[in-house]
Amino acid sequence: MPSRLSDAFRPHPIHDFTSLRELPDSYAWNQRDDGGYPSAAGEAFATESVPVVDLDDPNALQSIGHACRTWGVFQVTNHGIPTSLLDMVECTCRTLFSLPLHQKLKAARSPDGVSGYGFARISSFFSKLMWSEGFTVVGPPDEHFRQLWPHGYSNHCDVIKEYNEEMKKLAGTLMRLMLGSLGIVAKQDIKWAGPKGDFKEASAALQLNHYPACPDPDRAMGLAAHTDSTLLTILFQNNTSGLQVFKEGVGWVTVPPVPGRLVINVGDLMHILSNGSYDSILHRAMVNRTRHRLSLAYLYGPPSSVEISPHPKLVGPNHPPLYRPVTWNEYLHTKAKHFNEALSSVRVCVPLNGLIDVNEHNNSVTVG
Ligand SMILES: C=C1C[C@]23C[C@@]1(O)CC[C@H]2[C@@]12CCC[C@@](C)(C(=O)O1)[C@H]2[C@@H]3C(=O)O
Ligand SMILES: O=C(O)CCC(=O)C(=O)O
Ligand SMILES: [Fe+2]
Repeated sequence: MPSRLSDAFRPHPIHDFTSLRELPDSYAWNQRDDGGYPSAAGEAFATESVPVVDLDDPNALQSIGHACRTWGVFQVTNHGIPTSLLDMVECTCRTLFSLPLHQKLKAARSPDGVSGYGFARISSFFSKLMWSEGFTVVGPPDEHFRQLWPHGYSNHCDVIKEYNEEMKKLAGTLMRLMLGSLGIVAKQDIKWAGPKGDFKEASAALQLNHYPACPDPDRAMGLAAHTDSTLLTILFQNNTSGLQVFKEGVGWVTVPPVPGRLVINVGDLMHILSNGSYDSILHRAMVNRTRHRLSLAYLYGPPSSVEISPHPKLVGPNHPPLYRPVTWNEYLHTKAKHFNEALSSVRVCVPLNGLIDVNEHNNSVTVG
């Protein structure tokens, strides 16, 4: 195992690809470059759509449980995040990615760091490059933001801090609902949830993604198919579509951006905690010919010292624990090494019903 996350990643060539008029071969993907997931039928004819849950609905807990069991992803409305805050964070994102490349590189992610500007970390697992750039915020963004905007960085810092605070509250609510529908009561059954069951000690990373308009979108890939390593991820997308989720038996389903909705992904650690009841969702981001796209992923997990394992309430003689205990940090290292095989690598037992999780599809990925 690499001692630092960055050791597992191959350096990415820095191109200012936003100015390219044609798609270079290094950015042109074939279907098999993305792990060979079945595609066309589902994309063209998918009649199913990702469930929408109104958090003000008294039946929200049941609806979320159903969505997590059948999809591993859902959208929420009435989530309590003010539209004005979403507008401001989108504006900060747009301003950041509009900076010239040399300026963004002043806040580049360092080889042994997590925060800062850079290209998709998962690039090292693919022979082709992704049509996107990103900025990761872990902890206060001040230092990096000062490098980006020597004058006037503090407004942008305030926006990110407020967004993180609001996201943390929403993530706590979602945890209580997702676990509640498994019969787990946060404040009684999860020690690290704290006496109020508000998951105050949780950790998180904020990932800002930018997908510039692309001269040949059908052959390009914004962000290749992956599951998040998290307990859950809260995704905000601007008004350009691009997010697709993979549903067994259906194929790739687009999650169109709808104002007021946020997308909630089940992550790998939730799959482990739920002892396989909830599958983490395989997803990817496609790009657009004329419109650039922005997304913000709030990646939410346990405090660093906490080991996540199948919850005792979900383990019994007919339900052996499927995974060994793992901290988020350990799992992130495993992910950096094994990518979409990470879950299998911490599995200790094959499910008794013989079902195989979605990540098994990626057995054919060429690790580059
Ligand atoms: C906490 C984290 C989750 C993440 C790796 C990271 O350290 C920060 C970025 C996250 C992200 C976003 C894009 C997809 C992903 C697989 C990646 O390469 O970076 C996730 C990581 C993850 O969930 O494993
Ligand atoms: O841009 C998107 O819609 C997806 C982003 C994503 O999956 C991520 O940041 O983990
Ligand atoms: Fe993701």
